[in-house]
Amino acid sequence: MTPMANADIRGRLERMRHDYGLWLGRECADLSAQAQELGNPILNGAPWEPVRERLHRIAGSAGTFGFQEASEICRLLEHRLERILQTGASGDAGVFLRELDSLPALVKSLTPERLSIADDLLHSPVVARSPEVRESRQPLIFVLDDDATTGQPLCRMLESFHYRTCRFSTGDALERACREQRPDALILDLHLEVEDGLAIGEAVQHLFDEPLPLFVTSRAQAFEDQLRAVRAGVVGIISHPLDPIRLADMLETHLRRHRLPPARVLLVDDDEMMHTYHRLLLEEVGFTVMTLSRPEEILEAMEGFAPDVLVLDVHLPQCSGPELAQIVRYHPRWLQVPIIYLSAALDAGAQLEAMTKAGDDFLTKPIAPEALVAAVTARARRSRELAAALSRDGLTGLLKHADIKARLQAAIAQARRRDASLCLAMLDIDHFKSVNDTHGHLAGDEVIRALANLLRRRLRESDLIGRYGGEEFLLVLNDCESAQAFRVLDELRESFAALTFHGDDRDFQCTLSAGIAVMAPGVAGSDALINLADQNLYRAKQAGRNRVIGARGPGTPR
Ligand SMILES: Nc1nc2c(ncn2[C@@H]2O[C@H](COP(=O)(O)OP(=O)(O)OP(=O)(O)O)[C@@H](O)[C@H]2O)c(=O)[nH]1
Repeated sequence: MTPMANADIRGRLERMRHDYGLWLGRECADLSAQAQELGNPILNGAPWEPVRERLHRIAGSAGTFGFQEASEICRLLEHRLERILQTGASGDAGVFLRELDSLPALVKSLTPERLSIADDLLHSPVVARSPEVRESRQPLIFVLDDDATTGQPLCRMLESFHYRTCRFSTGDALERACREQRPDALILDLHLEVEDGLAIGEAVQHLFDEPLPLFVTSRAQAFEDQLRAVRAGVVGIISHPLDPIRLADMLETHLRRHRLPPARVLLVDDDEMMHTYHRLLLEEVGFTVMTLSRPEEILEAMEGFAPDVLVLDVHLPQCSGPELAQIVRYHPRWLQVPIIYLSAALDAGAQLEAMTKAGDDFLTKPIAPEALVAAVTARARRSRELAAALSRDGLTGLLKHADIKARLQAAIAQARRRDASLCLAMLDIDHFKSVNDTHGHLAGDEVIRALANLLRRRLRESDLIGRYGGEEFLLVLNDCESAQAFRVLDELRESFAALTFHGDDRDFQCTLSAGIAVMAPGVAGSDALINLADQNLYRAKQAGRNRVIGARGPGTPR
């Protein structure tokens, strides 16, 4: 978000607080007049329920805007009224009416407390803002490992995942290099021969204003080592023997976090003033926020907005927050979206009930802005990490079948909205059964992984790559015309054919075939596009394999 946009949001937040103060004065005067009109006795039933609701609303919202005392007074009045309504204690009714009568004057006399936490937050957002411009270069990873037998394979592995690497054997050499150039991440061996890897990592961190993502490699998983790692600010531990997929996942999670689009938060609250205020707070620190005041629109909103976090008011018209949460949880697609309740209820029982129904967190209004932002940030991060972990295929780290299909659907919808081009390609390794039969299943796995790495390296970050089946891959090429898609696929085909694999007894090579489909007005949806790509792949196989067919018409036979 630009400084201008932040200033704009800050201004709007200030105006909201000011407007809330004006509204509060009017609301209290109105409320008092309504109560005097109803007069004594206070009887349980319809006429007094709106008064209780209005008190409840002020109690829940005033603190958020800096009128803490007004919130507390109204909460007391609300509880007093509830008691009178339940017990019919007419003696208390007179006191209650007198207190309500003096409420407008009392509120007028209160100076709004400044929201000191909110102001701090507004001037130094707690969430690091993403760099606006995505770096297109390959990320640079510094590795500190004095043992070539572990350091070198690690670097090779990283390079196969399109990272650039530099290995150092001593802390001095690493520090010199860091003074010249900031890497994108640092991987340290926890058990260097003579030096303390973690201490070096901490020392190097001091060279940079913004901390580097710090990883360590370790042969053992001792608790003490992990505790030291946590205290040194390490973001991930990579254990030997190295698992390339886990390594790539870990790096991608941390290095790409800044490049991900902002996390999406859906706020459901019938109080427009409250949800606007919370929306502005969250937008100010970089979230994309959608607000909803009608619970019955929740599923439609989830579908269209696909939130990373759902924030629900507990008291909603028509149904309660926990009921709404349970409706959301009926749908497997939204099972992993964290749900945070926001409520003015101080009742521990209601909170427990809400949490046992469905929900992950309960925040009580008025909530300090930094607490709201921290809770939403933590939940959004976990939600994304979980979604990424669940959607990745174990062998290749690519998107799984269902996920690439879902992402294709979204990509098609977006391309249509933007009037952009899109191509789909289906790839299949030729005679793969005989690769397994001749060289063994492990060698076969290596081939699949190599193709996955090649695709990751060669395609743009905006493209999507999925493992569609065993040795079948689906590529979604965004903003790509048919001729360009053909060129890219044919280059991939050539690069793959040039790779040499090592079997038990001898080296071998593989080829692939591909079918392309172009999004066009006649091709209705994702299934039709997949079928078209599949038909073209079949034609490529029929025509002798090791070729690309589609888009441009029949491919160039080889
Ligand atoms: N090593 C390994 N093999 C797999 C994996 N998934 C699927 N396969 C194998 O891939 C082979 C696919 O064979 P087929 O579908 O008959 O096709 P093909 O031999 O590739 O022949 P064409 O596609 O006609 O060129 C089967 O033998 C599967 O067992 C995997 O994860 N690892």
